[in-house]
Amino acid sequence: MPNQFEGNFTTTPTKKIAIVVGKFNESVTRNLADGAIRTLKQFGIKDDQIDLVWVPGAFEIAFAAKKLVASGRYAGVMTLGAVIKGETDHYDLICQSTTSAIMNLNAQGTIPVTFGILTTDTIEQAMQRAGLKVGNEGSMTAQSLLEMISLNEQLG
Ligand SMILES: Nc1c(NC[C@H](O)[C@H](O)[C@H](O)CO)[nH]c(=O)[nH]c1=O
Ligand SMILES: CC(=O)[C@@H](O)COP(=O)(O)O
Repeated sequence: MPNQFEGNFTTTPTKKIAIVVGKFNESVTRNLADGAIRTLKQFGIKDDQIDLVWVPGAFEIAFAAKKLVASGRYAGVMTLGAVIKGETDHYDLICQSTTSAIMNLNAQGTIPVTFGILTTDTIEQAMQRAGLKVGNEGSMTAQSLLEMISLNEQLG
């Protein structure tokens, strides 16, 4: 049988966990942050192990996440935001640049960075994914981060 590795939720990280969240569409992103914090606590993470960092919008998330990763203080960083389509191609530019920047941080860094940025056509679609009938993307992003923190520890 080959060796297998998979993250779990039994070990609590020794370092802290950071949440970077965009204030733009705050009626949505606050629900994402609440869902993420609720999930972290369900898995035994204490308040003083969580740092919540608010930035103006999705475009600023990567900058804050980069600084948090570089600080060495965190076991992992999650990113939360809500980008909602408008009349111009601004939506496409924000989505593409933000996704690419966060992916690079995740792939090039030493700790996991998970992606919880909603990219929707309407505010209703975003609200549905921030705790209504489609679930809470913040909660799912938190769970993925805990799994990746555990896997990162296993892989050394
Ligand atoms: N339209 C949305 C934005 N736009 C703002 C940018 O993210 C950025 O804060 C601004 O361009 C200043 O650098 N941000 C979102 O998070 N969601 C949007 O729908
Ligand atoms: C995603 C956005 O930046 C969007 O809210 C901007 O709206 P618009 O394209 O109508 O200026």
